[in-house]
Amino acid sequence: MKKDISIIEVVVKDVRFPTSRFLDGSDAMNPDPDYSAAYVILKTDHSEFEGHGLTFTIGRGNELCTAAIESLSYLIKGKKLSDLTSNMGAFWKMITGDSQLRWLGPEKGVIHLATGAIVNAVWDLYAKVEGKPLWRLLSDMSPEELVSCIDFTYITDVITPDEAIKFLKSKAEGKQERIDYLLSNGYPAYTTSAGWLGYSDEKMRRLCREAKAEGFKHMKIKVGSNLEDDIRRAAIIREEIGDDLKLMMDANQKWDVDEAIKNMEALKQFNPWWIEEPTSPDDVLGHAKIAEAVAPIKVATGEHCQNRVIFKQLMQANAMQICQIDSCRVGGVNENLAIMLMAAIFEIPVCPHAGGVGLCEYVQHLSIVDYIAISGSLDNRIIEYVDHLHEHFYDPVVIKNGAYMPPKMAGYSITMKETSIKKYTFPDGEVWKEII
Ligand SMILES: C[C@H](O)[C@@H](O)[C@@H](O)[C@H](O)C(=O)O
Ligand SMILES: [Mg+2]
Repeated sequence: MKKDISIIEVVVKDVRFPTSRFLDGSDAMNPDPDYSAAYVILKTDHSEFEGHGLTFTIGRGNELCTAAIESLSYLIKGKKLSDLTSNMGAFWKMITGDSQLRWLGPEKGVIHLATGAIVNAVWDLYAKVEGKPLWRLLSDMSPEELVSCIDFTYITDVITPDEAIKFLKSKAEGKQERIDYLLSNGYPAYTTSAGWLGYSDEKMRRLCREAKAEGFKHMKIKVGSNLEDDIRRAAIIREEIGDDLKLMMDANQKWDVDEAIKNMEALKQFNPWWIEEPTSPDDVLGHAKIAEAVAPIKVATGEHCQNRVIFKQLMQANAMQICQIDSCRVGGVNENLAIMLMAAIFEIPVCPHAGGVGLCEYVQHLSIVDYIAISGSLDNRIIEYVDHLHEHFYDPVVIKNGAYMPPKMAGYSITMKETSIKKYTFPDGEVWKEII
């Protein structure tokens, strides 16, 4: 570490964007999301370095997440960064192990979303101090160093630290070629921008054409409204994208298990590649039943999966064929490393959940690390992309030809512009004052 800096203050902001006005982001379960960030800034005794992090919510829940971040902040206030980064696994265990706050989870729900924001902010600070984008910081680590960032508690029945080191070593060959490949070609993306449930058929058609022209080869639509509408919308999209492009469907937890099986029987004529969140995210055996019934259509899930333990079970039960990590639902970078490692062991492709606000900025780093250092593969792997709210970040994602170009700036690409934070702070920012 170049500088030994200390975290002297933790500033928390409630930032919300009124996306529900245009039904951006709408789905069968969430008809009116206001994409929001429970945002945290770690101020240090070197004012040129700040760690930024956020956790994503869709509106009112932001007040709970900001409060939970405040509650956790005592665990890092006054700490030297090097004391945290010298053993990232222990740091993560410390954040998730507070004996009184842990009662709220453990490792799930609001307290875990807050953990994601804090953990990610520390990684952002670490990467900024090292002068590297986060993906580079992680990719430059040896297998031993990478493994030391992971808390293996509750997952050693699938993989132990020693086995993980061995596995990562087996992927070391070709690392530089993979980095070079990504720097020239980027990491493949798919778009959800055309398929929000609240959009009219005309808007969907127009956005489909635009996405195709921009080079996207995969598109996702929302289903789960009523079956007739789902069929009509799927037919429109298929007509627009033709048979060569892949189509994915997302039910956002709307169906019961048997209902999902029945509805997919009706929707399989559109040749979906995957059905996402067909039922409750907690129903491991339900997902397994659906997966068996709808094969060869794959079951994708993860954006509401609480932690590495449930991911592990979904994998063990053949309940998930596509692993959708989320950068903040679980406890940030460390836990996502654990999940990506397990996915690689089970040979399940990781296709992260993104969109929202800042999720694209975040997850590109994780998928890039997955390719460079963990799974070593791009097969059937794509990152979600949604074209909203990128203008609020200093280091917004760069999409070329339907692919994410690796970020170059130091950090985790999540630093929001001060002007945006101010304008969209709830309820006193200019934008909200006008609305309220
Ligand atoms: C409310 C949100 O927009 C969700 O619909 C969204 O995250 C979605 O599940 C997705 O996969 O992009
Ligand atoms: Mg989804």
